[in-house]
Amino acid sequence: MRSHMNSSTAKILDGKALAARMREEIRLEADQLASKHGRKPGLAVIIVGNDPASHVYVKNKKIGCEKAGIHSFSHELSADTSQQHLLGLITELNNDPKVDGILVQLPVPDHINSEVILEAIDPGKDVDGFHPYNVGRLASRKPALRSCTPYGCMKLLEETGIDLHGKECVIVGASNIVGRPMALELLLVGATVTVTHRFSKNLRSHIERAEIIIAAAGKQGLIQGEWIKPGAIVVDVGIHRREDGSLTGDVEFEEASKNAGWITPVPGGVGPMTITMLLANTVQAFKTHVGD
Ligand SMILES: Nc1nc(=O)c2c([nH]1)NC[C@@H]1CN(c3ccc(C(=O)N[C@@H](CCC(=O)O)C(=O)O)cc3)C=[N+]21
Repeated sequence: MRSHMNSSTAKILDGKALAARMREEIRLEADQLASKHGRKPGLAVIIVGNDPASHVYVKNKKIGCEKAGIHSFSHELSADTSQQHLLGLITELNNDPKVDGILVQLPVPDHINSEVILEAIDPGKDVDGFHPYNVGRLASRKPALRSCTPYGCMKLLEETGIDLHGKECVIVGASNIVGRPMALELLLVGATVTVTHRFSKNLRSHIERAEIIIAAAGKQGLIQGEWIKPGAIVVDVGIHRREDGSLTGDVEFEEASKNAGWITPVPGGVGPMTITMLLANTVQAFKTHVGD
């Protein structure tokens, strides 16, 4: 039927609205846990250097915490902080019973090895879900703390009410923080998964057969709207600033909306869900720590 319609528009997968609903639930649970256990869940956020965009993200995370009944501890370190000093702080936070979650804002300056840092975080406090232990748990179908962006994308997909079993999913981008854990999340629910990356040939041919597209390449407008299969679900993880200051993603939103069944906007799609899942992970970690 769709082929006879040339002005159909996708339904909006509204991450901002879903995030607001979920954060309300998180706050209720955090409040209950705080009265039962005599302390709030706590999240420590470490930022190294003075990248303005990173500071904006960190500020949003702090505001998100406060509103959700989670205590936030922030550690702002200068750009010349040594790796050893940072590791010392992580050890302190690993041993601090008031801290349930630890997040080191990425990227870190070049003289710091992010792998070494991420692996130093106690996996039980790794609310980003980046530690190899947590990635390995997801890979072996026993998820513990899950990476926030892929976890948020799964919540958005659930919102559509569509059964994901056997669905043809194409993930564009194979990063450690989005593409790879996203593939593991989709496998876990029984989808068929293709991951494309910088060496993949003919991206268009993959997109054309996808029922679900996760765009996480970090390239503005990489995915053309006309490639998208009618009715497909499009989740856009990309976030780019145009010259006029407005935000856009990896997908040509206007054109894609004419073909897609569902599509996430940028802003207001995946971004708010990422922070929401960080809050959810912090509450989950708290419950494990207090034995609730
Ligand atoms: N250890 C670590 N964990 C992260 O999760 C992490 C990180 N480092 N480094 C940077 C990226 C980026 N990131 C975003 C989260 C929310 C929005 C978000 O809420 N965006 C709003 C728009 C915000 C705006 O207006 O600028 C939206 O899409 O609607 C964006 C980006 C988390 N990251």
